[in-house]
Amino acid sequence: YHLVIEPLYLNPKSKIPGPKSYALTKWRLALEDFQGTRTGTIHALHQKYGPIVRVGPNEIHFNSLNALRTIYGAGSGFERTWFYRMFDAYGRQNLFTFHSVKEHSDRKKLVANAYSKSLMLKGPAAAMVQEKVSQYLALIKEQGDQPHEIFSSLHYFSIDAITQFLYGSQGGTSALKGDIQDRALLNDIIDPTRRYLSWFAVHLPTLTKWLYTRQGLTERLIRPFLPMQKPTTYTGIRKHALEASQRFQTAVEAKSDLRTAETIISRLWASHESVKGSGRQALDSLDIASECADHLLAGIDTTADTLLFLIWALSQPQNLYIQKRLIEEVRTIPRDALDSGTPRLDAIDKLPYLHAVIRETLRLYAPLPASEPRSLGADCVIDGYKIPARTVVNMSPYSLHRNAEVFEDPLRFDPDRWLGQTDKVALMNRWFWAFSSGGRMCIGLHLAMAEMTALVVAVYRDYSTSIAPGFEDKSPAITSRFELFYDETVPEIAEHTCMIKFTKA
Ligand code: HEM
Repeated sequence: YHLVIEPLYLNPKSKIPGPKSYALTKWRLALEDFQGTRTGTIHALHQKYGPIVRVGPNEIHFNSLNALRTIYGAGSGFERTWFYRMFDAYGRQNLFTFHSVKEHSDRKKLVANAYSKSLMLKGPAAAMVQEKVSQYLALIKEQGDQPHEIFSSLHYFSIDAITQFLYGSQGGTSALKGDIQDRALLNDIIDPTRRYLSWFAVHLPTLTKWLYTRQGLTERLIRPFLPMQKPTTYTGIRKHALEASQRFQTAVEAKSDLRTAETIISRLWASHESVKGSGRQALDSLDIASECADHLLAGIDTTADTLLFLIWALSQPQNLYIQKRLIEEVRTIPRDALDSGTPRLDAIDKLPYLHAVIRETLRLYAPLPASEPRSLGADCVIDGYKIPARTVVNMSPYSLHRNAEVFEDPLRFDPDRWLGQTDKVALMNRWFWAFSSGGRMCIGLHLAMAEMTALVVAVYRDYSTSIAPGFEDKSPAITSRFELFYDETVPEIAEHTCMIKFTKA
């Protein structure tokens, strides 16, 4: 009764379309996760069953605008699920992992202003982004005529930018300038076994915790069976983040003027000091370290992977007309919009073709393409179906962005589809979801856009790009959670590597 009849016939969710094997056991979807095929399989299920599909005994996947508004609209009341707790750092929750709307909004108030668009276009953050872009150009110049591996160099760019933004002098990295230790922080990102570790952390959290906390003889005995050998993903980055936070604390306690610096850590520290002794609960040093580490992890792969696909897509022979048009646009930027050769962010904020190219990259190659699980503490109705309290509901940028009724020829890279102010463009904008939406939307959106616009403009003002010989039929591939994502129309994949030839204008 409990294993078959109730879930398949009596449960209110049994009316929702979907394959019976998925409705019976959560391990059916977990198998897709293990094989790294979850997001594509769910997309295929949507194509077969429509915009609402039951993908587990207690899990539903949606693909409609109505569901998007209901679940992810501002003030919807839906909360992030336990899935996100794997992003806790040092045992503390943070913006990414809070479930409750109240805890999340209290924390968000402390930092939201620092991520506002106006601060990204002018002032210290904008100057920092421009400086990192100049360093990126210097790296390409150093390479001369040789093909350049952009998966790594774009990660150097994104880690240097986000660490400088978060920690300033106390934790800013110098990977672009060649610092070996800072570059090594990125090593565990390219280890393919990190995907198995994510799978274990999500589906067998207690066992995973047990496996990684053993010591002595037990540790040696179980070592060969670990999903990922130590150091595991982000160990180095988390250590760097903790040390940066500790350095910051020591410096402010020694009365340095760092507390007034325009960094995220100084803002969090200011809040810690302002409530000290007031009876209200202050953030302690681990809360601050966890919050910063979370932004650091959120800000590396996302921006770097988007730029990777953008440059790769523009370098494809069939897309050279797009590159040419972008080059024409970025080379019209007047000289007085440049600071030491790098375009000022406020001067490039409104270039229509540049924005169409970035938007199309985020549509087709969203760096976080998979489901974003949420749940609500009360029953509700979505798309005409009753959804019992605490059902896990999901939507994904991958499926939203591939709806052929909204995006004509969805697998084609076509920035032109975003041009103009037609009803069609307005509809596509409503389906565009690379940064999520509502209260849990990406806080780093404007920082990411600043980094991406500045780098793309600077590169294509000075260079044109093409695929390096030997890499013509290979798509770059990026890791997101337990999956590898790549351009599915290209015959082969080159995991975490992309060779591009930069030709000076
Ligand atoms: C192209 C670049 C980026 C994309 C596409 C992106 C996308 C996203 C998405 C989809 C989410 C929601 C995830 C979910 O609910 O499962 C998110 C959340 C978040 N992102 Fe980004 N992100 C980008 C860059 C950044 C950067 C540079 C930062 C730097 C701080 C950042 C910080 C965050 C944080 C802290 C959250 C959690 C926000 C909250 O829960 O209030 N992101 N991002």
